Amino acid sequence: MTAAPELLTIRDLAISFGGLKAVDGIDVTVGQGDVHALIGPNGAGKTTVLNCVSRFYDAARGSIRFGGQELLGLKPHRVARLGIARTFQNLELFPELSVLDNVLIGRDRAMSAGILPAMLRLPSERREAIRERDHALGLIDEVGLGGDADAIVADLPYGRQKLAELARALALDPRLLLLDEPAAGMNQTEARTLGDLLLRLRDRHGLTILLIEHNMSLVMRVSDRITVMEQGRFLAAGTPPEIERHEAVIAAYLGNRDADAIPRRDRRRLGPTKEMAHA
Ligand SMILES: Nc1ncnc2c1ncn2[C@@H]1O[C@H](COP(=O)(O)OP(=O)(O)OP(=O)(O)O)[C@@H](O)[C@H]1O
Repeated sequence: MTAAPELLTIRDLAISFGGLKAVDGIDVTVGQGDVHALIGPNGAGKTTVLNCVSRFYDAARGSIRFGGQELLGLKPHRVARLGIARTFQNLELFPELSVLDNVLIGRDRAMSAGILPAMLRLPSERREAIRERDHALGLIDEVGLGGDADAIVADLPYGRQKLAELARALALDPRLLLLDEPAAGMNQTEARTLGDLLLRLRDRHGLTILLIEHNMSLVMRVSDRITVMEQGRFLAAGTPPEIERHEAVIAAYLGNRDADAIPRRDRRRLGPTKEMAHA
């Protein structure tokens, strides 16, 4: 159990695609204000869990409660309005628009009337639109993209596009941020900077973060708790020190080609390397 009060409680979640049990009775408990990592080898079902929380997928059974409210049965836009925002493994930005426009669109979805129509209307509404623009620029600055607000997303390197997606998710004023492999394509220095940023954003915005990530250095450094999945099933949950000593977790990673994706330094932290085993 987590020490913080529960914000997201997933119980016995299951979903199949054809004969494949992609998620097979998973429990995840995310404490309010925690950074909680969901890890596991490729194909373990991590993104599918996030897709069930976002309501992109319909679960076959189980329960997902957010702040006490059952999410299963809600439409995806209702989930967003409750304060759940996400980023995607494959970016879901408008590549032909600027960073600022992408963030404003995220913001627009968070507001009941929408700010884009407001730009065309009364002076008071225009003032509101200017406030929103300033807010969006502040978020862009906060994720480290200050100089790129007017840049077209498609022209930015992949790592900076991921930051733009993070700013857009923040524009929804979420309580819970779901991040799918935010450090993918980043080197260790960039990933470290991202880790610092995530902790800063969590503290400043009062966020809870559910993070899918293969970069174990990042996971071990920023997570309060970790849930490990393997082949759709729950494998372990605990603090980073508990997880890196967990024998079943070590076996799951080292028994899978995915172990090769774990940096040598982290493989050592998660158990003996293949080389050591053969020595
Ligand atoms: N829409 C879908 N239709 C069919 N199969 C799917 C679908 N979505 C996921 N799957 C399958 O479900 C399993 C779990 O996939 P998922 O993407 O959740 O894994 P993951 O743990 O996020 O993997 P990775 O770390 O590689 O992103 C995989 O075998 C995948 O091929």
